[in-house]
Amino acid sequence: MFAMGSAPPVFIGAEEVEKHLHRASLLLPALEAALANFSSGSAGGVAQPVRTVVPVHRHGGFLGVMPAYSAADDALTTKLVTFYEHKKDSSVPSHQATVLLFDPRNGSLKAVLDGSVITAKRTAAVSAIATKLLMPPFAEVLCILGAGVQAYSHYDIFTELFTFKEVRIWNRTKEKAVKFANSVNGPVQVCSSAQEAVTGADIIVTVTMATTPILFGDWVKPGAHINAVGASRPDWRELDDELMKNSVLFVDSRDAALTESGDVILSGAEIFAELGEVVKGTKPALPEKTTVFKSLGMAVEDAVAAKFVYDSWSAGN
Ligand SMILES: NC(=O)C1=CN([C@@H]2O[C@H](COP(=O)(O)OP(=O)(O)OC[C@H]3O[C@@H](n4cnc5c(N)ncnc54)[C@H](O)[C@@H]3O)[C@@H](O)[C@H]2O)C=CC1
Ligand SMILES: O=C(O)C1=NCCCC1
Repeated sequence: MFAMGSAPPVFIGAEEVEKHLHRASLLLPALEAALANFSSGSAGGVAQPVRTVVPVHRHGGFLGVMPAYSAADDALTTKLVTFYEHKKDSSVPSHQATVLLFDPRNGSLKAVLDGSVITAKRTAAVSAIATKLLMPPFAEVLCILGAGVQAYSHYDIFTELFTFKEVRIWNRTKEKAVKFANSVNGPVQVCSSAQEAVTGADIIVTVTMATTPILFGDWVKPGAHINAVGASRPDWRELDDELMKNSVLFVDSRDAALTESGDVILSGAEIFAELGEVVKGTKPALPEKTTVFKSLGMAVEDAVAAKFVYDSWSAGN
């Protein structure tokens, strides 16, 4: 099955990935470089098509295929990710992922890695990069809408990198928000409504499976920064039109946002810049304005994260 002379691929499961990537912040330098390279066109050496998403109509799910090559990292991967809107079995996570890592010199498969930990951590790390650049000065209140996997990874890196006077959480089912507040290492205020959670917040993270708006421009403090992480289908929303139109809009990928993001497509909001352009300094950050970073997730982020884990694993760290 494997070419003569090439070793069989290794399997790096979730526990091992977690061990090598115990803090999402370990990825920050590689992700910043990858975002800048992605937004530099062919000169940046990133090859990454907009992902293919196959709907699994009968079961309310989707399969995403996310290939990328980053020349700067010499990393060649594809992630396969499933996400299910209506979970039939709540013991199964809504998102499950696997990353295949290839040897770019000859195409041999080197490793199969659990992709769920990578997805959680690289997404939160990219939101942290956006926040560092776009948040208002003296941000004191963090608000997280949603209490699933991404809520935990965002909480971890945000409280590692920034100092808050108050962290608030809201979830559609309050029990999950209470569980979140009781599980994390630090005080968290559980809010009974999204509006209560958002009012006066300086930084807002939306990490829900909502398909209609849960965050309204009317509630948002002028100058706040929003990381909009959910709603990755062209007919799904987390943010209302008012917020989308009255904020300065940053995206990870223009092509992806105009293909996949209901918040962008249906609101008709104008994209101001890709995050990579701000990292490079070719577009300003405008932290004094109300800013939205619409994150859809990019394959190159998985490529650099998988390479990081594989290199650490190979070095026996
Ligand atoms: N931008 C990116 O790179 C990535 C984005 N995502 C997206 O982030 C979001 C969160 O992902 P996970 O935390 O892994 O999911 P999860 O299933 O672990 O958590 C989702 C949360 O949303 C809540 N929820 C479900 N339906 C809702 C609704 N209709 N209205 C309001 N809340 C609702 C659930 O109670 C749960 O707390 C999803 O939309 C996911 O697709 C996930 C991975 C990467
Ligand atoms: O980037 C990812 O990985 C995902 N993005 C949107 C939803 C599915 C997973």
